[in-house]
Amino acid sequence: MNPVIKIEGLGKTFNLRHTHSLKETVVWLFKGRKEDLSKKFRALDGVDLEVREGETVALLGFNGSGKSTLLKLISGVILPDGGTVRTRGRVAGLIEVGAGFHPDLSGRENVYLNAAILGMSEAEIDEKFDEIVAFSEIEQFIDTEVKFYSSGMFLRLAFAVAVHTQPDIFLVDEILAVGDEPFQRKCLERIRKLSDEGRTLVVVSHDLDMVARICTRGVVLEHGKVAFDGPAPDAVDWLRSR
Ligand SMILES: Nc1ncnc2c1ncn2[C@@H]1O[C@H](COP(=O)(O)OP(=O)(O)OP(=O)(O)O)[C@@H](O)[C@H]1O
Repeated sequence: MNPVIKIEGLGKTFNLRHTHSLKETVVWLFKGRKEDLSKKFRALDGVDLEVREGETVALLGFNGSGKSTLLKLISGVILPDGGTVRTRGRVAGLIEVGAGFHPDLSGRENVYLNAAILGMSEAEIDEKFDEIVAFSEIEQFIDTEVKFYSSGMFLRLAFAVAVHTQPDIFLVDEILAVGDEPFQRKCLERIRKLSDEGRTLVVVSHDLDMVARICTRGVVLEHGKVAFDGPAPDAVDWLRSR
């Protein structure tokens, strides 16, 4: 089967310091702007990864290992400074709660905005609108501006929109954690349904037991590199033994 995500030599460096004292800047100017003033951090360093259609992949690793950065690069919200990411089909997911939502618009308007960003036509959204709102269970607040939403309400609406776009590749970051337990269970059931339908999943989580249940493959990142790639239970054991 052809890969739906193909990542080659992927690298991402962040600037860790953006502000400098006047003294630092003057010294730097007098020294002829030789070295780079800002400190750099290599969050991803030469990652190669292929994900095939229908695979369920957990991205695992300790804090700061580069999981969220990799997910953001796959979704296209940030760009790499080296290497390539290619995806096939509609990509949707939950990476940052509230991303793609406008605070001054109501929940209803944001459903249209967010679903359009994720590639749905107006007619498709009209058709799915009631289902999306029913899934989110926030009918009562659908005409309230989302700046008044709690993080859980944001998550509910964002998750509901994302799953109803029928994505080919569904990306989920840790953020499910802000939902209450019944809603988390509902999301997990929905994620499992997407996987049963043969859609591709990439999930970032520290809940190792949960990912071992929903994912078949585990990719462990360490200092921005792939350190382990294999069956999810083995990846979990490998990480726990570190
Ligand atoms: N926008 C940014 N600017 C500067 N540094 C960043 C930025 N985004 C990420 N980083 C750094 O890159 C590294 C990897 O971050 P990332 O969020 O990908 O890690 P993670 O594996 O998802 O961690 P966690 O488990 O804590 O969520 C971290 O050291 C982080 O500080």
